[in-house]
Amino acid sequence: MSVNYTGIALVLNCGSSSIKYQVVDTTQDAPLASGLVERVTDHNEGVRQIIADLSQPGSGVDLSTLTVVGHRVVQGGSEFTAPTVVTDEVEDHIAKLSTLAPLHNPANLAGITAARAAFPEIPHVVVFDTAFHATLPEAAYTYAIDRRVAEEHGVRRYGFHGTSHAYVSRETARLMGKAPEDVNIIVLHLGNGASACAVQGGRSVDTSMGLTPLEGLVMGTRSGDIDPAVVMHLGRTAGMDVDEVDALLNRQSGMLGLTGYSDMRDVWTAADQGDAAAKLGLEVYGRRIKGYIGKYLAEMGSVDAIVFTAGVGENDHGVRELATKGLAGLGIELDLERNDGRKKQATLVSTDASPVQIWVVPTNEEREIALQSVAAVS
Ligand SMILES: Nc1ncnc2c1ncn2[C@@H]1O[C@H](COP(=O)(O)OP(=O)(O)O)[C@@H](O)[C@H]1O
Ligand SMILES: CC(=O)OP(=O)(O)O
Ligand SMILES: [Mg+2]
Repeated sequence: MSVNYTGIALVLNCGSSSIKYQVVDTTQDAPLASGLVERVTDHNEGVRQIIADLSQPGSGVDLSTLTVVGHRVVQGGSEFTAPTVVTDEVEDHIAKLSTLAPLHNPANLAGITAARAAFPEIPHVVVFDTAFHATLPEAAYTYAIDRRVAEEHGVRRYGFHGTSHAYVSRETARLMGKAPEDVNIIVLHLGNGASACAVQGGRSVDTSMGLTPLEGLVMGTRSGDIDPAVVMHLGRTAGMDVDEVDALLNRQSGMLGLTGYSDMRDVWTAADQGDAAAKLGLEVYGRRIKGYIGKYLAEMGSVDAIVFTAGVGENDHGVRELATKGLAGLGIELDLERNDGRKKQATLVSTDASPVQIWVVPTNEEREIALQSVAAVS
């Protein structure tokens, strides 16, 4: 979305364990204020603290000038496919969708409740991770299970990180000097949660997360793809109930389960010291990403760019190398020198001869939410 509407938005991105926030004047490139509160246990308290800090003289913002408060909500189900002004009914609906994003929707909701109490006179808008994936073809979102069961219980793929995939793919097209309609892009959003997205002509046509943000890539604490029979097997042989398996796959798996560390910096430190589990974990992580690159290349028929983004994608040159190693035969050739180091700004990291460009493009979910929220109330 280009800047068609002007206004000032406070954006809250309440994650499972952190709150990211920005105050954005849509006419300016840089935010008026931004910050990150980590290790949040009480989101209500966290949001109140952020608002108190921003209210201090010298914070650089005047909260009385806010046009809108924008909120990230992870799961919008089939109902919400566009930015939506918050009402009590909308809040109830987001609460009902919590089973389909158990680490996220409750935190998102706590932030909304706290912010509505602080700013009752200002419109609040929710922007859903799932919305960008509303364009998924039916064949991409349908699981091969009994149709009646699937329909009755809303079992289908939704996809997440859509705000990031939308922002990053559009930004990449711009950097390539192309219209979004004219390029096919694979976005690899590798943060604590991680997902891949096939963006064909500006539209999401496939993505690796599914009914919930558990499917797909290996993540900080989530398994990503496994044989669903693992769940039954653990029920029958380990005597684990559904909630125990849920906790195992969402909170104790992924890099944490494989290596003992969920943060990629710790995993590399261990691997560099010769830790075999850490080395294997990195191989599993990279191999899974490669699998999705191949899948989306095959599905779209041709790809113009592969883009790394989010905490791991932007900062971890070793992961970018693992994920693209040996793909020269597919026209994907990383330039090791260009790739080296952390990337604070958009950087081309492929060789000049590589038919598929490889980019690192920092994501900015908060700015995208600000633009969409201001547009929604204009
Ligand atoms: N310098 C770095 N090198 C490697 N990985 C990093 C670095 N900085 C951050 N990360 C990774 O990024 C993750 C956080 O990514 P982020 O996109 O902020 O996730 P989330 O939004 O899910 O909290 C950390 O858990 C860590 O694994
Ligand atoms: C949807 C999701 O996994 O989000 P995050 O990466 O912020 O945990
Ligand atoms: Mg994130």
